[in-house]
Amino acid sequence: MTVLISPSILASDFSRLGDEVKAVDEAGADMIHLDIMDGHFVPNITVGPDVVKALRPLSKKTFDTHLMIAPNPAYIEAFAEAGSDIISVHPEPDPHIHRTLQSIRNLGKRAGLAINPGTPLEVIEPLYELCDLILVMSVNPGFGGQKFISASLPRIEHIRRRIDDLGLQTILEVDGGINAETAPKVLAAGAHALVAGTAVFRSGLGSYREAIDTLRVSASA
Ligand SMILES: O=C(CO)[C@H](O)[C@H](O)COP(=O)(O)O
Ligand SMILES: [Fe+2]
Repeated sequence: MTVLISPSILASDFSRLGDEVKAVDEAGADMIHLDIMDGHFVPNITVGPDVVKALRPLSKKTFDTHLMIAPNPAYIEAFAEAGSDIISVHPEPDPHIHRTLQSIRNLGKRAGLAINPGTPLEVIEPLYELCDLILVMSVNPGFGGQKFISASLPRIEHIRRRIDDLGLQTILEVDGGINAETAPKVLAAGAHALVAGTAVFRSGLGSYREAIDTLRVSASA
């Protein structure tokens, strides 16, 4: 399976956000991961739909939008109109997650379900068929640069089994603490899309291309 790398702009230089998006696009990113935080569902605030809209003309890559907001439904249309391609939502703050996922598809976008490290996997059962992507958080959401939670690995394995048993083509993405050491583990567990903020934007390597290539190579090792 082809590995998809989705650099998270959370770790980029916000004073040069547009240039950072263009730079990772040109460096070979498959998607651009946009972390949207509201200071309510998570204890941090990032950007809203106007910023997504401003970035949209700068890259043709898939805009992989990760909403960490409550409530979800009020903002789905705004992010769809802003140019998001994938909109991932958390079930934890949303009593109508089934309807929210449907509404994302009804807007012509790909629907993602993001689950926290403490979210029971049973939550996904009635929702598999509605998901184009499942985003497994391998850190508690809110901040970049955190340590990968190893207990995520059996969770990824379980979700991979369910996706395959159901005969679905759902993208299985992992987010949080991904680097050259953890990437091969999550790939072995059955994920094939990797979000990486720190490991791309603050890798200490010579270029974003080198950072992305390093992840790609380590992931397929
Ligand atoms: O959703 C997120 C945090 O809530 C980010 O996508 C994630 O933390 C990526 O950052 P890093 O690769 O530095 O861990
Ligand atoms: Fe994220």
